[in-house]
This record gives sequence, structure tokens and C-alpha cells, in this order.
Amino acid sequence: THALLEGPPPAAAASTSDPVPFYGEHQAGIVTPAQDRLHFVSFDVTTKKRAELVDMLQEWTVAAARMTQGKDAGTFGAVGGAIEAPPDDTGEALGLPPSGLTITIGFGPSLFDGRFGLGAKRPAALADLPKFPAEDLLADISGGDICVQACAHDPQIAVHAIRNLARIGFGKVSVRWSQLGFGRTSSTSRAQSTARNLMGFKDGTNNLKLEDAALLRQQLWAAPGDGPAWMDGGSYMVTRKIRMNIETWDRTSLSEQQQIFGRDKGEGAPLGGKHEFDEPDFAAKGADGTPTIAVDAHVRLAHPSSHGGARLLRRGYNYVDGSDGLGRLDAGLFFIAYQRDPRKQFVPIQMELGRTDSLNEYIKHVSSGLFACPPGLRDAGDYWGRTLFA
Ligand SMILES: C=CC1=C(C)c2cc3[nH]c(cc4nc(cc5[nH]c(cc1n2)c(C)c5CCC(=O)O)C(CCC(=O)O)=C4C)c(C)c3C=C
Ligand SMILES: [Fe+2]
Repeated sequence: THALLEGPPPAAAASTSDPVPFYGEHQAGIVTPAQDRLHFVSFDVTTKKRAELVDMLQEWTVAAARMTQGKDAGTFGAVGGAIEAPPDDTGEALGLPPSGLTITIGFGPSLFDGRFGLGAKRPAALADLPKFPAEDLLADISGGDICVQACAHDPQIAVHAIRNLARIGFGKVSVRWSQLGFGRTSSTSRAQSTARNLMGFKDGTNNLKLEDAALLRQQLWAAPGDGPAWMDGGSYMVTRKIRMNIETWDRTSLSEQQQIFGRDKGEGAPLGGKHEFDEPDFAAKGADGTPTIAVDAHVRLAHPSSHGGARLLRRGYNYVDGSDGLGRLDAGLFFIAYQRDPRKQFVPIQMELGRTDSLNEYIKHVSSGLFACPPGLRDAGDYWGRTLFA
């Protein structure tokens, strides 16, 4: 049987139905221990009026604060308003607990194009991503002016949150694209066990975690002096929808699969090591003189030691969008990574991976997003975008 997977039961988790605080120095949904489900949406702003956009962001903030605490989106709720009017909540979360819902907002480069007088406020770190080797991006599922990441332990709760924000935004924003995700592929806290991606490997072992306070300051949060003050305490988010060639992968030998990542599939230990959290030894060589962790292995190329210490807080999800009509699963990883400056973190890492990662034979990047996620909200008088639009 699964001898490698046996062991003590995982430590009892905090209840997955509880609420996560909405207010704080940083937005919830970044270092918050990754929930199991995702609904991610990217909007285009359709109104040309700055004041209308600001009003909508204020309405969104009120609704988001309520929904994260398990309340209806509006004060009348799904069934408490006038019978002649559409309800101010859509109703599918009635009777469900908050389920750890977090709602995180980000502003894309296109929001700073001059329509709303924000040109001078565009952070240098929000520079358009360069073209990477071998990517195959679809414009209609990439980019966008504003993104919202809703994470929860119940998919109905995440979908309800996005749906109600889209409803409130009617006439001011339109949905450009959205993505459902299940099965977090990253742990963001040492209290969490490491989950597996759809290739069957533990994913998130060497991730930035909420306990790494000094590293988070250095690698995750924008700090005073980095760029415009409105981003102080915020973070930059990169999304990549990465389709996996599942059927080809499933016909690849275990040894090749392990060579590709540079880790073993059962335990998640670096090749040459024994335990999941052992440090990889990139200098180790086998009896035949070849490196134990191949020169084109994913973990070698992505490791901070290959990028001057640069790291990411990964927060991605598995996705399956049905099948593609040719009998293949339309499945992969919806990669989400937060960082202090994508020009120093995501960009050089992905340049290297795009060029040489042996995983490339089995994956294809099909969508891309880049967003500046502002700092957290202070209290009920605060709103998403206050620091930007002030
Ligand atoms: C540009 C950043 C990265 C992309 C894109 C990416 C895609 C990708 N990764 C996996 C699976 C694994 N990745 C692992 C480690 C890892 N990956 C990145 C970055 C990107 N991955 C980093 C920075 C790291 C950490 C490297 C290190 O410090 O050791 C692992 C190993 C376990 C772990 O540490 O998480 C796996 C497995 C897939 C399947 C994928 C695209 C589909
Ligand atoms: Fe990776």
C-alpha cells in the first residue's frame, strides 16, 4: 500500500468554517494560510468616470467586509428587502458559515493608462511583464484593470463573493475573465501540510511562509521608498494559467518525473536527501559523476541560490476546466505569486525556467496577469483604493 504516505495524522486544523479578519496592515488572502478553493476574476473598467469607479470601490469594500464575516453582501440581504426589487445579495450563501473567505484586490497596469488620471501613480514595479520563452498567451484570458482573488474552504462561498461584486459593479466594470481553482498547491504557513499539484508532487515545500517575518519584510511587502507611497504595505501579484499535458505526463516514468522536479514523489525530499524539508544539495554527484539534481531540474532553476536570494510567496490552485474535445483534460496549475518587486523576482525566475526547465515539455503558459495589491484596510471607514485615489 502507500507505505511512504503513512505516518502520524496531521495536526488538528483550526476550523475551516471560521471567519478571517478583513482589516489589518496587509490585505487578507496573501499570507493567510491558503484555503482550499479559489474563484479569481479580472475586470475591465467600463465607466469613464473616476468618481463612479471610486463609488463602486467603496461599495465593494462594504460588501466584501460583510461577506468575509458570513453576512449577506447588502444590509437587506437575499430575502429581507422590498419584494419589487432585486435582492442586494444573491442568496446562495444563506445558511453557510464564512468558511475562511478572504477577498483580495489588485490593480492592473492598464488602470494607469490615463483614463482615470492615475498615470503618475503607476509603480515602476508594475512594469509590463516581458515576453517569456515558449509562452502561448491568450489575450482574452490575460490582463485586466482590476482583479479580485476570493479564497475560501467552500467553493460556493468563493463563487458567491465574486458574483456579488460583479453584480454590484454592473455598468461600471465587466468581467474580462475568471478562473475557478481547487486543491491549494501551496502551503503558506508551517502549520499546514504540503498539498499536491495535479502532477502528483508536493508543491509549496520551499515557499515563503507567514512565520518567516524577516523574509516577508524583505521579499513580500512593498516598503516606504520602494515606489509610490500608496503601495506601502502592499504586494505585487503575478498570475499564470499553466496548462499541463496530463496524458503525456501520465506516460512518463517515475524516475523521469522525479528528475524533472529534482524531488522524490512520495516524500517530496530533494533528490539525494531523505526528508521533505532537507536542503537540496546542488553540488552532489552520483557514482557516474552526473549531478544528483539535474542541471535542468525545476527546483535547481527556481531556487533562491540561482537568483541572488530572490523568492516568491506562491499561492496557486489546481484547475480542471473539463476536457478539450480531443479527449484530453483541460487541466493544470493556476499559479499565483506575491512579491515585493516582480522585476527582481518573478521575471528573472520565469526567464530562467522558460529557457531551460525540463518541465517545459509538459506545460504551457496560456494566461498571464500582473496586479498591484494595495495595503490592508484600517477600519470600516476605509476602502479599497483609498491610498491610490486620495
Ligand atoms: C516563475 C515561477 C514559477 C513557476 C511558473 C512555476 C511553475 C510550476 N511549478 C510546479 C511545481 C513545483 N514547483 C516547485 C518549487 C518552486 N517553483 C518555483 C517557481 C515557479 N514554479 C519556486 C520559486 C520554487 C521553490 C524552489 C526552491 O526554493 O526549492 C516544486 C517543489 C516543491 C516546492 O518547493 O514547492 C514543485 C513540485 C509546477 C507543476 C509548475 C507549473 C505547472
Ligand atoms: Fe514551481
